[in-house]
Amino acid sequence: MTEERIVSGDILNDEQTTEMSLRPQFLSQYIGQQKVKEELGIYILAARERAESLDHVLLYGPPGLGKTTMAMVIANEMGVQIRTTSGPAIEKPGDLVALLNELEPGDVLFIDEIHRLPRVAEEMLYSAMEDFYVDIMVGQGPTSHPVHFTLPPFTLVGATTRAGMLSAPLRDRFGIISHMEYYETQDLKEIVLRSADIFETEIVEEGAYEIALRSRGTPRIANRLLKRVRDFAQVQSDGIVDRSVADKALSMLQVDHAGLDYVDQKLLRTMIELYQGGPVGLSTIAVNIGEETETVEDMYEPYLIQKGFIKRTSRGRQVTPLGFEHLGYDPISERE
Ligand SMILES: Nc1ncnc2c1ncn2[C@@H]1O[C@H](COP(=O)(O)OP(=O)(O)OP(=O)(O)O)[C@@H](O)[C@H]1O
Ligand SMILES: [Mg+2]
Repeated sequence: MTEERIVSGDILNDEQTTEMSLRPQFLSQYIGQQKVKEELGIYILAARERAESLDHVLLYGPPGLGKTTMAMVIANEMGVQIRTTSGPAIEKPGDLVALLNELEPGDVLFIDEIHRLPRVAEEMLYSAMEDFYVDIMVGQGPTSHPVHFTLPPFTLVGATTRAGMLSAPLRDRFGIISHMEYYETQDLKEIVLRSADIFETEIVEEGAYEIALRSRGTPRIANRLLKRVRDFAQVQSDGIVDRSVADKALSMLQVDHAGLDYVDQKLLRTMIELYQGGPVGLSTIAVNIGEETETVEDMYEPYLIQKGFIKRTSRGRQVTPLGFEHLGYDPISERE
């Protein structure tokens, strides 16, 4: 990818600090994800009543939907400490042992991008998760021997954008598997209102709704757009975020009413103008818009499919009538 996309679900360079200040601390403040919240709420309550550690939790879903936030909420609700690391940060088994060694009974160990954990570390987790011990080989050659470490009961919270990339033995050791969904517009609106409150930005409901509509179901994007709109409101208007200011600012940023940016639009337009809407192969699309095939598959296509603008067929990707309409073309009746 050549430049940062404002509609990317991934965290951008300067967003770390803002995100911290915007994170809800408890389940009651966590907006949306009703199903995940209800389930976790019950398990947390049950574990607390039994004074036990919570079962291991796997959170999976696209970037920016609140997995890290949820891991912190779980620790807060359980009244325990959280230790945070990520798959790529653990290079050797010793790194993992060091973390496990610091855990107090009941603590949460949060491993982000858990699908990127090195094999040896992953295998060490099996016994740690199941029976709260690890065996470590100490010394080298003929004198090497295993040393048995007992661990306190703890809760592993793993986050991944791709549950399919997790090995079966690891996945099976999670008692609770929660799938995070894209957010409803109403929920995103609430998130925008809450964030505006934290930023001490004046906003009206319609303004928040307009931002929500264009945020691709993703709180991280909603918060990012809010920040840009806020700046626009301050400089170009009276500082109040209303529908018209939001619309002007987002149009200037080339984020359209459905949350598509210029790359998404270019992709659709290419399919329509060069291939009559398809079916056309993914790699052909990629070449035409100057992106890697994987980038198109991981970053552009999912949202376009979710919006119903394109669909997968056995012969490639095809623009739907809705997709034609969205860009102002006459919808061609669908050919199978
Ligand atoms: N339910 C929510 N209510 C309010 N704000 C939320 C909610 N979910 C996420 N956010 C906000 O969205 C931002 C991104 O959330 P978070 O970092 O938890 O996402 P993530 O799923 O861990 O992303 P990644 O896959 O990049 O790790 C944070 O600033 C957080 O405050
Ligand atoms: Mg995260």
